Amino acid sequence: MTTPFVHLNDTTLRDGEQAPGVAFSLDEKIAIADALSLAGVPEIEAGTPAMGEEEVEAIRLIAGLKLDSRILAWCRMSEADLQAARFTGAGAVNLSIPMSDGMLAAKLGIDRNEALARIRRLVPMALDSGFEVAVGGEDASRADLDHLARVAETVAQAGAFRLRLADTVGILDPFSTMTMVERVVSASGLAIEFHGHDDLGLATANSLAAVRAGARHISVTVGGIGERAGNAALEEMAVALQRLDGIQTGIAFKQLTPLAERVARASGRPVPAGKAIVGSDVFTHESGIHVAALLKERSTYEGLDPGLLGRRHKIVVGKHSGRASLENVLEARGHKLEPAVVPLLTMLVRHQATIMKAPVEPDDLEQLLIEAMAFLDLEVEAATPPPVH
Ligand SMILES: CC(=O)SCCNC(=O)CCNC(=O)[C@H](O)C(C)(C)COP(=O)(O)OP(=O)(O)OC[C@H]1O[C@@H](n2cnc3c(N)ncnc32)[C@H](O)[C@@H]1OP(=O)(O)O
Ligand SMILES: O=C(O)CCC(=O)C(=O)O
Repeated sequence: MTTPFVHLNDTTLRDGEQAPGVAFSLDEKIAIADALSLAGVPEIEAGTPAMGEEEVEAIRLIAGLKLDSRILAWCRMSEADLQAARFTGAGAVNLSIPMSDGMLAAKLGIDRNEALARIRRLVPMALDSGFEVAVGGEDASRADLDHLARVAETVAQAGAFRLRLADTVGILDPFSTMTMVERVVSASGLAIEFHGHDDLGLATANSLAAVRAGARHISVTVGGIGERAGNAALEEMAVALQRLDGIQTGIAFKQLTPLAERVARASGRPVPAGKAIVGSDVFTHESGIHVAALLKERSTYEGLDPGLLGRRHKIVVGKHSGRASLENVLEARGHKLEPAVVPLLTMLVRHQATIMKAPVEPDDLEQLLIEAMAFLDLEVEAATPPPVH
């Protein structure tokens, strides 16, 4: 049996850059594309040629790197956008057209039949220009399911290799995502991509549901940056697919943290400390109950092995520390922790952590121990040194 594989299409350089205020320079775009490819991302949506010469040049330079990843240019389903894409050197285009009646009417003043006619006209035109062609179904989550099924048939007949179902305004949950994707997958043999938005904090969950419903391509961005609340995060999808469903994506997990930091610098959006997979604190433990158990058996409070990400777990002392935690740090520094001093030392630690709004560093903990012992008129004792082998 072959190992199941899901193809991640990274759109950090297109939808990621649509996040308010994010604007990558040419050098940053190239460096991010290079880093994405190094991380094993099979497809990079590199930009929107219709934006003008600079964007075309950025995509052209990225395509010129001859990376292992497919380089795709995002276009509206229009001749003008396709014409701009011809100057990029990208091997693939995504031609986007709304799927919902509301968006077809309000934005373009057309109906479903005209949308199908545009697909029949533009896809072969793009194929004739030598592109691999994918179709972007904008606002699929508010579209009629019968229409989506007809679009999928039309897209397949026109010769495109994939249809993207976009939850453009982020209104799906995992159940409604499955209903939509299952319907379209069963209507055609076409490869389906799901493109989630995180307005309800469900982009990754919805993308996982899409995979369970048969989508084999998922749009992601590094750190989940993107329009409004952003997209499904590359790092979350890659790790969750493997951890939960045993699905491979070809992503080198150890590249994910440096990649997130690179994109954070270029976007001006620092990685939040608690951001899943790549945040600085997601393998750090402070709570006394957790640390006491972890010191006996890691699996008690460790759901994901940090070594997979090239990281290590860390224990810090802070407001929520208990005896085992203090003892662990102090014994490593050669001190024996007297039971009589634990209540006062714990109180001092809580006080300092609250004032400093930060963990208590080992040097400071040692100092607090000395103060507590002096207050209690006790002598600081050295721990029994570990046996020498
Ligand atoms: C859901 C998404 O993420 S869609 C992708 C969003 N990405 C972007 O907007 C990229 C950045 N955009 C830009 O730089 C500019 O908007 C450009 C260069 C693309 C277009 O700029 P302008 O020509 O000045 O148009 P403007 O931005 O005012 O309006 C967008 C136009 O695209 C049209 N349009 C929108 N979607 C489509 C579509 N799928 N197919 C064809 N035309 C479309 C709109 O109807 C509107 O046309 P109009 O000017 O005739 O009303
Ligand atoms: O039509 C597409 O390619 C999807 C565009 C997009 O980013 C979205 O709808 O959220």
